[in-house]
Amino acid sequence: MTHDDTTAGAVDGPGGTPPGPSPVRPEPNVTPAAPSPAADSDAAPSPAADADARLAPAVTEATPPPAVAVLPPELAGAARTLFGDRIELAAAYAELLATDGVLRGLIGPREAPRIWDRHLLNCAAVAERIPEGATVLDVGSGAGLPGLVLAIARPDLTVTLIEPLARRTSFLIEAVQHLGLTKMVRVFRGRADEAANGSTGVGPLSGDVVTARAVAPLDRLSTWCLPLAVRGGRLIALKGASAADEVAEHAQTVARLGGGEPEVHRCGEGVIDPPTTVVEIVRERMVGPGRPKAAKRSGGGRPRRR
Ligand SMILES: C[S@@+](CC[C@H](N)C(=O)[O-])C[C@H]1O[C@@H](n2cnc3c(N)ncnc32)[C@H](O)[C@@H]1O
Repeated sequence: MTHDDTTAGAVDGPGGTPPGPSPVRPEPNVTPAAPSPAADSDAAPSPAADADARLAPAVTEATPPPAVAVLPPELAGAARTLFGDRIELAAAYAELLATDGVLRGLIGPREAPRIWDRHLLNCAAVAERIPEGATVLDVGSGAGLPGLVLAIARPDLTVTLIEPLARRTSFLIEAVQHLGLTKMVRVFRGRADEAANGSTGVGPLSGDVVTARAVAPLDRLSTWCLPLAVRGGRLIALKGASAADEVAEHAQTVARLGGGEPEVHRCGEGVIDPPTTVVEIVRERMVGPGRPKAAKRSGGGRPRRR
């Protein structure tokens, strides 16, 4: 099957690329695509592409074979607490990340032994902040973190994974199928702003909760993510030690975007060590996109020519 990697929002179906972009994918119709080395290089250069280059070390002959992500015995209790009877599904995803995810350059080979603590448990802990039955949009999912983990831990959620890079969305589509999550998880190929304004022909999308991990500083993240939240909905940004500093630095921008006072919470306390730190921002007011500045007027009152 060919895969149209150049069109943001294009969907692969059994018959090839359907006319017109339709990035929210009803997964049962998606045929797994072989990763194309040219996929991301076809896309326009973007900060996302830069991030991809940083996250995706070239797989060379020297790259060690991927390790299978065995759940370390000391983390078994936490994993059972956070995933409950979905722990086998979590294990299947961990293995997919440690094998295919590494081979396809979505996570570094050194991450494989740390998949449970640094990725799965760290992300699953955030589920405690998400209301029952919520619709969740995960911005910049990458290989599915935290969105796919939340879908595994919480079968009551409906999750959309928002990711602009083709190589990553191919992996996500296949992972969702492999894990049997096609009814509750969709993959949107495009940027957060495209998801919010519907410019790819799908949407606009919105959800009760917008999650993001390792995507951007809080001001940029709020610009991208708050428009995706319903009024009264919230952004939950997974942040590390920088959380309090980012809140102090960007609170004014957040307020200008219609967000409430950012709050810092620690998730998974008493279950994982360290707990996951999140910044939570409620979308209190609906603020539209800023108006472009009016052209300066010359003496004659006409807009000045550039
Ligand atoms: C460093 S990765 C983090 C991936 C994942 N969230 C994780 O924690 O492993 C950042 C991701 O954000 C995506 N991204 C960058 N800009 C974006 C935007 N404007 N909208 C949506 N995703 C974006 C990139 O393509 C990349 O997959």
